[in-house]
Amino acid sequence: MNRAYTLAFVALLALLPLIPATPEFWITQLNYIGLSSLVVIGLVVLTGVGGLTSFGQAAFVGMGAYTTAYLTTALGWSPWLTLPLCLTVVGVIAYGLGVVTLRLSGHYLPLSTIAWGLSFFYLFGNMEAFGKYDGIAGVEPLSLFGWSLASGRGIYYLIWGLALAAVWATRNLLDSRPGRAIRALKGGAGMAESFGVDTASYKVVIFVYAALLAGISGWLYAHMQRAVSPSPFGLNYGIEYLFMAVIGGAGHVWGAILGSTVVLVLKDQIQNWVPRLFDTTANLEMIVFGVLLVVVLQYARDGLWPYVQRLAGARAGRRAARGGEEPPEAPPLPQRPRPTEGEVVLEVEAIRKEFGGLVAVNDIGFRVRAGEIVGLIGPNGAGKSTTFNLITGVLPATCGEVRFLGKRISGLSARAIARLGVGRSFQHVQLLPGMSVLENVALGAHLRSNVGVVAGALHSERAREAALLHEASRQLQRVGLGDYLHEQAGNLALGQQRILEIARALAADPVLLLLDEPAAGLRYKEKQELAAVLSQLRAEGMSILLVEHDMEFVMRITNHLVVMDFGTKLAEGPPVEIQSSPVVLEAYLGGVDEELAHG
Ligand SMILES: Nc1ncnc2c1ncn2[C@@H]1O[C@H](COP(=O)(O)OP(=O)(O)OP(=O)(O)O)[C@@H](O)[C@H]1O
Repeated sequence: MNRAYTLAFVALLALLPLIPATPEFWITQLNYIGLSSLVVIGLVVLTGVGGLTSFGQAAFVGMGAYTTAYLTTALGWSPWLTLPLCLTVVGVIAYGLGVVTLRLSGHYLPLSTIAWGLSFFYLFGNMEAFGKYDGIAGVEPLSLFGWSLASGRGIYYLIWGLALAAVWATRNLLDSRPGRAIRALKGGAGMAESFGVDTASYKVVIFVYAALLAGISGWLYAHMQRAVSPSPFGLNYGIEYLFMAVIGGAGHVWGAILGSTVVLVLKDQIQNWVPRLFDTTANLEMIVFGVLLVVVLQYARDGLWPYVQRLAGARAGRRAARGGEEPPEAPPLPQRPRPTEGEVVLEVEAIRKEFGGLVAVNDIGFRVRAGEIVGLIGPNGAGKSTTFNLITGVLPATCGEVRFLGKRISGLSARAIARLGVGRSFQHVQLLPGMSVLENVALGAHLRSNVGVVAGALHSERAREAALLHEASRQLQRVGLGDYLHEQAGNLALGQQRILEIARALAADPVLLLLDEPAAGLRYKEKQELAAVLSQLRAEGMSILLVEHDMEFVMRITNHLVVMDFGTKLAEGPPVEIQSSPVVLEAYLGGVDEELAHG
């Protein structure tokens, strides 16, 4: 939503309760929408952005509500004192649940959220201290500086102040260093790990973040309702929150408010109209929501928010607007020390990988020195990509050793190897297509900054964020993509996407660059430009190991070649020698290879 619309929306929200003609019912309804929005904003981050489906958010609302209800009624605590305690209780429980359940993949994770969602519902209903199924009544209303928030109009500003603060913080978070990592969780986790992103921790972080927002909603709910009972924290409410997220647009923060509004208004209208039309008081809203969900998933997978954006002519949301400016000048990021020219950077020694009975890499060994481009070539299925994956820690080696700058790296995780200064590109381009070119490259520099979730959410990381974006922009200029900083990465041609991957790897400030088929899909001119970029990097002292099928390209730019076939090393040496090696010509394609011989 652009700035003018945001201001108009906030002004409308602020004015509504001040207008005496505004019906009390509207205020009550808006209060419920605000409370739901808080929960759904968390779900947008968790499910829409992070790809982790939870049916159990209502349980966290319940934890917040019961904690404050119990402490204020049984122990006489001030409601304001209970807020940090509510957040602690919810945060600790969410952390515990997250650490255990987020390891589950596929449908096991949503199933587990249903399981613990139900468990908490029954726990609330069976605890003596919580009044069993009757719940806790007589919860004290909130008051602020002597001003009572007992009425709907009184607590309205607090609810919406917190809901809008959550929108602001969440949008900040998603636009920051940790936010880029979070946006990589769905569909780019393996790639992100190769740039040092601890995806397992970020999953727990967004799980706790979503739970805390639900906990705040529960705290507010208890003091608004002045009573709590288990029913609003059951599984059906967990499902309803998910409805709201999907209908509003699970990937859009403002979609949380839209989804909550649509679902709650619709629910109310259905409850009004069904008895009049059908002479029944049955809860038909779930059926209507089910149908609505099917229609939305069929015709508007991204929910209703993108339609609202289009209607408002505000297609370019804030993220794009923010990216629309040139990244400001910023001091350069620190660089790691470089090895001296000729120093051995990578040593691969008798490395082996077996997939069951198949020996994909058979005791391969070679070296890469600083300021050298080494090509790993061989026919399809020779084991080149597997060798890459062994070096970068994506696959564990069956045996053998890889050393980087003299340090053994075999056995380390992809993340740990990236941290040491190994950057890579992928055989099949792995970008985040919905993110800008600049943001994709900034993800490559993840390890060069230490901005955390709190700084990201509060947007107190401006200087550090500027330095990251400036570095990303510098790397994009370096590889010739300076005109595309703000383009969506998915809109680039395949060749440009490959170059973007190189810029992203460079943003990590690597000592060794591993490029998997960088010239695949590039046009002749683009290949020439790529060769110029790689030669320039070599001149700057970078070590490069590349897998490539384009022999002309390989022969032109490499210093040294390693030829593989059926997992074994067939030959190695300077390109001219390899080009005329009868054993290579014979084995490479089962005879004289024109391309190799004349490349
Ligand atoms: N995860 C895996 N499980 C089982 N076999 C695998 C796996 N990954 C690769 N292989 C097999 O290992 C062999 C080497 O594959 P690899 O992808 O490393 O070859 P490549 O030289 O990179 O081929 P290309 O040039 O076609 O990419 C192939 O026979 C392949 O089928």
